[in-house]
Amino acid sequence: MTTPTTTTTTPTTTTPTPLTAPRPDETPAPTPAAARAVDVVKTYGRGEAAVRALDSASVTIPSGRFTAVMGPSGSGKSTLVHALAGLDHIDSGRILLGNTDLTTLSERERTLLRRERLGFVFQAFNLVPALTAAENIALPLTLAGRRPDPAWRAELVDMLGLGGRLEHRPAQLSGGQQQRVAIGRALVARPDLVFADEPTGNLDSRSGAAVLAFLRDATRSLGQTIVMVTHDPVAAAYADQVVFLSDGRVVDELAAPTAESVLARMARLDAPEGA
Ligand SMILES: Nc1ncnc2c1ncn2[C@@H]1O[C@H](COP(=O)(O)OP(=O)(O)OP(=O)(O)O)[C@@H](O)[C@H]1O
Repeated sequence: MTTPTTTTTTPTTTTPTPLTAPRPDETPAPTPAAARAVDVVKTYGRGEAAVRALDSASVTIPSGRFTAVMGPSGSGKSTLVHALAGLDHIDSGRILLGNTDLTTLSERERTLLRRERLGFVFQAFNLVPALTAAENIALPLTLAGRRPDPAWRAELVDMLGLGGRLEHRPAQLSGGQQQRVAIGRALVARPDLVFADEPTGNLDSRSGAAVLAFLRDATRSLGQTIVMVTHDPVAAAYADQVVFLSDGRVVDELAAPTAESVLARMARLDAPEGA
């Protein structure tokens, strides 16, 4: 694997800074940061079996934008997203969600923060089989003891094109419909950030395109911040920006991506040493 020559524009300082402050290399910052990883190190295993999945990884996730995370298999994409979502402990560095430093929170505080401020969309949908589509969508609010705002829920259902399917259980829905229910569930509590891990991995290209278009529209029309891990350059092209990982580091960023430009960057990351 080549050592990429480009570097991320993310600041690597460990000094706390307001997230809305202009970045040193850009004046002013285009949008405030929804989340930041700063010099994050994460190692799995010990001794000779140790794997450094994140090796001083730094990234800024802009608010109200759709960010795709790409990189070769094993480059640390899932580990980075799990760290940003407070799902995993990190060895060192900082994870900031808005102004909250996740590394200072207890397990319980992180669980509450995830429930109240984050949404998740998984490749395998992860819907509750016994609940209807409507109940699955409302689940984050039900768990928090809150009621869905009827107007917001209706808007969401309308946007997702699920109107006629709300009383169906997941087994009675197509994969694309199930994923749209999962997106509804991720958005219903109006989270600060939605993480999507290979959301189109189990879908045919047409259903996948509908899901990606919806994620993009959620950013454009609702101002939703979305971070999506994907292997697919066509999927990444729906995003506003792509961050590229290689060997546990964020090595590049690409704004206004196209499938072709993403593919070209990926080819450089995948190329053998010295190519
Ligand atoms: N639970 C774990 N125990 C040990 N090693 C792990 C664990 N999870 C991930 N790793 C290792 O950490 C590195 C980064 O893994 P990660 O899953 O973050 O990569 P990825 O870029 O998401 O890969 P892929 O595209 O194949 O899903 C890999 O070398 C992987 O083998």
